[in-house]
Amino acid sequence: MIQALNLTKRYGSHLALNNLNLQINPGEICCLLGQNGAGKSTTINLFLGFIEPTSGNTLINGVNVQDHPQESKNYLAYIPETVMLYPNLTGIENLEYFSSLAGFKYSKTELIAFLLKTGLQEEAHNKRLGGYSKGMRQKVGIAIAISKHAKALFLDEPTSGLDPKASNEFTKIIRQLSDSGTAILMATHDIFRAKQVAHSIGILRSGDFVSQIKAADISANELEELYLQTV
Ligand SMILES: Nc1ncnc2c1ncn2[C@@H]1O[C@H](COP(=O)(O)OP(=O)(O)OP(=O)(O)O)[C@@H](O)[C@H]1O
Repeated sequence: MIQALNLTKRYGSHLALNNLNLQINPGEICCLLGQNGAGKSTTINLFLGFIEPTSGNTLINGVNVQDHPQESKNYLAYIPETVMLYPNLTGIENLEYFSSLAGFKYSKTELIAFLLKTGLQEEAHNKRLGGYSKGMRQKVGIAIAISKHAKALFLDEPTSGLDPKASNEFTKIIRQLSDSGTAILMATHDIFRAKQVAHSIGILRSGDFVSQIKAADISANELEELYLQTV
């Protein structure tokens, strides 16, 4: 489970995030929409423990990130806009390395199975990551999340720069991950993908969480209209 409790972040006099309360249950995907500077990355960075809140807390799987930063990291995985792994290692070597950092030791067959689950074609497994496309690198990122049995997954604009087919594949994999019980928070500018993948959608405006909607209750066109009226 992912929880934000009265979460506020100020940079000097600038209020980047204002008293956010949010709960994402196991198996749920929440997409965060908002204009540039609305506070989406700030929210994710607070969950990851990259920055300290001015007040309030973030919890991952019931563990307070601010009080137990190391323990909270055992339960989460993060896929940034650009997945930065080791370019000189192959896909399978990256997966082996990062899953071992999380305390898991897998056989080659198991590592291959994780990569295949994400749709990364077998001929790429033993090629260096430096030659991968963005979509392929993200698949390795997802395989790492699966191999860590992450309870919470954070994604920051994961589909920006992906072609429509890769973006579609990506959202299907994310949905499969949520079906297996992962709680997912995804910041995005892609209203169409948000509607397609999310269970709930939140809109941030200048640090204020102004709307939260069930994705099933709204069409993509209505969501776009609401977004434009809100921001
Ligand atoms: N280290 C920092 N110091 C000062 N202000 C910051 C810092 N990081 C972010 N901000 C400010 O906090 C606000 C929220 O930024 P944030 O990066 O969370 O927005 P965002 O919604 O992720 O935007 P984008 O869509 O452009 O990624 C912005 O006004 C930004 O300028």
